[in-house]
Amino acid sequence: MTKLRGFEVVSKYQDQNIILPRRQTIASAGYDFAAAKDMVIPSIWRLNFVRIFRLIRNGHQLYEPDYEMAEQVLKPFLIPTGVKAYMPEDEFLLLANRSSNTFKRSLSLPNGIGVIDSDYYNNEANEGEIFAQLINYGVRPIKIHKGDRIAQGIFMKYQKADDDLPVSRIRANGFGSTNKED
Ligand SMILES: O=c1ccn([C@H]2C[C@H](O)[C@@H](COP(=O)(O)OP(=O)(O)OP(=O)(O)O)O2)c(=O)[nH]1
Ligand SMILES: [Mg+2]
Repeated sequence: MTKLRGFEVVSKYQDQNIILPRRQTIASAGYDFAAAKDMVIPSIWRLNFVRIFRLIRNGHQLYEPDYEMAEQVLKPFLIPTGVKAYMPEDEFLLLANRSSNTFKRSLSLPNGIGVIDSDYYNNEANEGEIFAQLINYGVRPIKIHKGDRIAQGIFMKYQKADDDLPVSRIRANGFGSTNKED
C-alpha cells in the first residue's frame, strides 16, 4: 500500500503500547488521540486561592501580583501523544478538542485549534510528536491517564493565495520555532 496519510509511533515511544489515533464510528471525522503518559493538570483557579491567601496574610493591603507564579499556573500543559502524522504537502491535521472534554472535564484547548503542518512530520527536534495543549478551567485537578482520549485530529486541505511567496525554509520544530532566526 502506498503511504498517503496516516500516523506512526514516535521512536522514543516504541514498545510503550502507544495506541495510534482511531475514529470511533462510521462517519466520525476525527481520529481520537490518546495521552502517552499519566499526568495531572492542575486547575487554573489555583491562582485565585493563592491570591486570597496572600490577601489574608497581608492584612488586605494591596500587593504586587506574583506574575511569575501566575504565568506558571496559567501556562497550558503539553500532553504528549507519542504519535506523529504524515500527509501530502497541501494538507494539515486540524487538532480539535473533544466536546466531552469541555462538557465533562473542564478541559480546554487554549489555542482554539491546533494546526499540525505536514512539514512537522519527522522534524529534527522532536520527530514530529504531536502534543495537545490543554488547560483545566475547572476547580479540581484533573488526572489524565495514559490511553485517555484527549483530542481529535481531522485531515484537511489548505489553499494558497494568488501572490503566495515561495519559501524554502525547513521546519525545525514547533511551538514558536519560526520566531527564531536560523
Ligand atoms: O496543538 C498543537 C499545535 C501545534 N503543534 C505542532 C505542530 C505544528 O506543525 C507546529 C507549529 O504549530 P504552529 O504553526 O501553530 O505554531 P507556531 O507558534 O507558529 O510555531 P512555529 O513557529 O514552530 O510554526 O507545532 C502541536 O503539536 N500541537
Ligand atoms: Mg507556525
